Amino acid sequence: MARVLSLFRPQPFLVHVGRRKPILCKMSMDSRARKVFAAAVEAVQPDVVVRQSIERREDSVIISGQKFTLKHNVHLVGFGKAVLGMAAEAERIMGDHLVKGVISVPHGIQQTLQQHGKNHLLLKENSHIRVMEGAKHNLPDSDAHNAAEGIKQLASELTEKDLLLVLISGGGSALLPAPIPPISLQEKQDVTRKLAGAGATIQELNTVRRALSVLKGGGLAHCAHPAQVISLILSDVIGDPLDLIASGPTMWSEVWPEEVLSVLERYKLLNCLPASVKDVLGKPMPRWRENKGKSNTSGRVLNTVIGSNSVALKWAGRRARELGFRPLVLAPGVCGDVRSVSRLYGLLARFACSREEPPPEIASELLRLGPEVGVESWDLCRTMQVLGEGRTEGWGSTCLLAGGEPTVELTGNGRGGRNQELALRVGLELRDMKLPPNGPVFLSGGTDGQDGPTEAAGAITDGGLYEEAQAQGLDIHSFLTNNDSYTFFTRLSAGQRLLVPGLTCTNVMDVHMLLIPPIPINMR
Ligand SMILES: Nc1ncnc2c1ncn2[C@@H]1O[C@H](COP(=O)(O)OP(=O)(O)OP(=O)(O)O)[C@@H](O)[C@H]1O
Ligand SMILES: O=C(O)[C@H](O)CO
Repeated sequence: MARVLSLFRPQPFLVHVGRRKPILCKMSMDSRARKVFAAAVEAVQPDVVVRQSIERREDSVIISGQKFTLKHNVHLVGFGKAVLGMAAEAERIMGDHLVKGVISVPHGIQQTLQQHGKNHLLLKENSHIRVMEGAKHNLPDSDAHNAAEGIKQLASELTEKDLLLVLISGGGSALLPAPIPPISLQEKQDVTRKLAGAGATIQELNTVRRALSVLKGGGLAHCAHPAQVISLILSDVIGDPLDLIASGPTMWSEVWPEEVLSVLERYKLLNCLPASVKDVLGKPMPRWRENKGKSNTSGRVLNTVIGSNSVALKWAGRRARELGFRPLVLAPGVCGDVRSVSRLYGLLARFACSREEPPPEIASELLRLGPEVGVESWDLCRTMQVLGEGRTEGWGSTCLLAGGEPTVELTGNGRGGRNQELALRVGLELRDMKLPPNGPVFLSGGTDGQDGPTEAAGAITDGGLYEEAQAQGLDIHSFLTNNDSYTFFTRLSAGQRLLVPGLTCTNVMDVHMLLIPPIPINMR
């Protein structure tokens, strides 16, 4: 392992990692973890990301370095869980240049925002934007279908003098259902529900959705041609792929029926496909390109990611530094089964807290685990190198940050979510490593504020979790077997370890945080 690490030494990327002396901070690790998480969420608030991405200059705007002239020609459409707040800010910036808009947002969101006092994320009373709520339980329904029709209609009426601002965030696919005829909404819903239920990834799911939709895979940009299209995208997919976030309605993508059929075959759905779906997939080209006589639209489309997990991690790191930690970002794309992911953090904690040089088996196991959890060897080696230097040079506390979206294989029928289950499992890993008291603290939280079907975003754990649970008569393993992490954390110490930020109005996947205290002298 020493040889592997030596390949990465010295590297310029280490310069930005502060080598400051430990700052004395009286606040508990738990409170600081919560503050760092709050900073991550704050950085990707819908109004904040829109404000940062549009620079208004008299009668023009600068977006992604390009200038667009405003002539009372701005139209706005949007779909996704964070879109209401994005639209409210976009309308404030565009002023009376914004003439018309339609957005498709989750059922009940306006009332929820009002109840939470988040009025700044609501449209003004005399807004030119029509808000359409739908997609109950994140499934495309007739309300979302009507909204998609309204959006399509608006886009189709535009001319080359118009500018269409498209606001996109996670959940956008379900909020923009426009099945290609003769596929019915019900048929499309069945296919996507079966795929999701069978464990298809978001990449697989959206590959299929794109092939069955008029507006996805670039269809919306095509409808809006020849207008100038500008898409502002809040990413909830690992790697920020423009063609997959909300199924890429303004990102032209080729549909390969073979690819779509192979996804359907993988999940054993080929034999139960409705005739309409087979019919559509039997045609060689994307349907929205046929019979329209429209030329290539790509020159008139600007797609720009304005918020992502990386942005959230960056700002979390800044806050961590203010709170006395040395921030260190592992990666923004951690995925895979929560068991493997919990092992990852357990090993990293052990590596960081080992006496003297950590045993080489830890590094080897970490490198073996990398591909399973979506972390490159390069990122693991860099992280181990920095953690190693922290140990030998006595840098004080470290805040290791990562993001992504692990998965849970559901075997029980309890209440929980992937963040709470991950935190629980990491708590067990930390215990097994027999780390010193006041050792590492782990936090996992969904940036949308809701972890699975629960009121919590996640939880905070440490190596003392097991004893704490035992003392209160709670058997961690049976809660885990039943995927009942929320019930566990609710009962444990009156819910003190739960992370409950409430509705955050944004979503850039999850944030993971391992707070590593300075290693006591007697351990070295
Ligand atoms: N009891 C449970 N224990 C652990 N995980 C669960 C449980 N119930 C559901 N989940 C997991 O929660 C996930 C769905 O939760 P959530 O609604 O937070 O999803 P999401 O991916 O964040 O949605 P989106 O990003 O579209 O808002 C699924 O991955 C599912 O496996
Ligand atoms: O809407 C969707 O397709 C998912 O949230 C991924 O962006």
